[in-house]
Amino acid sequence: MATVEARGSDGQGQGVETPVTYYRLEEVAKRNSPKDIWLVIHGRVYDITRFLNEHPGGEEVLLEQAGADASESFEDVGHSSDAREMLKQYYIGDVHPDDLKPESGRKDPSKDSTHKRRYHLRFLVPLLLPIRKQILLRRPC
Ligand code: HEM
Repeated sequence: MATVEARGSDGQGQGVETPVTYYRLEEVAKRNSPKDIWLVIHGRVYDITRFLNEHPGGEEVLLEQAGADASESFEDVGHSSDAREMLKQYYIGDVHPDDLKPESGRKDPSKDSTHKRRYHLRFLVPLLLPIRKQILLRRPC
């Protein structure tokens, strides 16, 4: 079910309260057919039903993402600023705060496995370098 709440600012520094509708991901997931298709991009919910057969990239890719979070695939394509501008006309609300996942840029680095791997390498590389030097020195010419 959707909840309507007032947001503190209109996003233009005017301080005007604008109502925002929050949707649970469970609700979004149900909108996954060509007759009723919603997507989540960066925490915002879009009803793209009327855009489906206008999408320059075709219907197929949108149907694959139907009812789900399409942020990653949207970014992977490298959509133009025109495409980002177009998003506004399909915006219907935000993902409910309880369902929000941290975006990749904001995630805790200590929980990131790549970060952990690099952290360990920082200690291993100085230890391994002298050993490699020894091996190279012992090699016959
Ligand atoms: C409502 C959301 C979306 C809008 C408004 C949108 C809009 C557009 C626009 C305007 C273009 C033309 C190229 C450009 O200006 O960037 C485009 C191309 C494309 N879009 Fe989307 N798009 C959306 C979602 C998606 C999603 C979720 C995918 C998933 C993979 C996708 C895949 C593509 C592909 C593959 C192309 C063709 C790129 C090419 O030919 O180089 N789009 N889209």
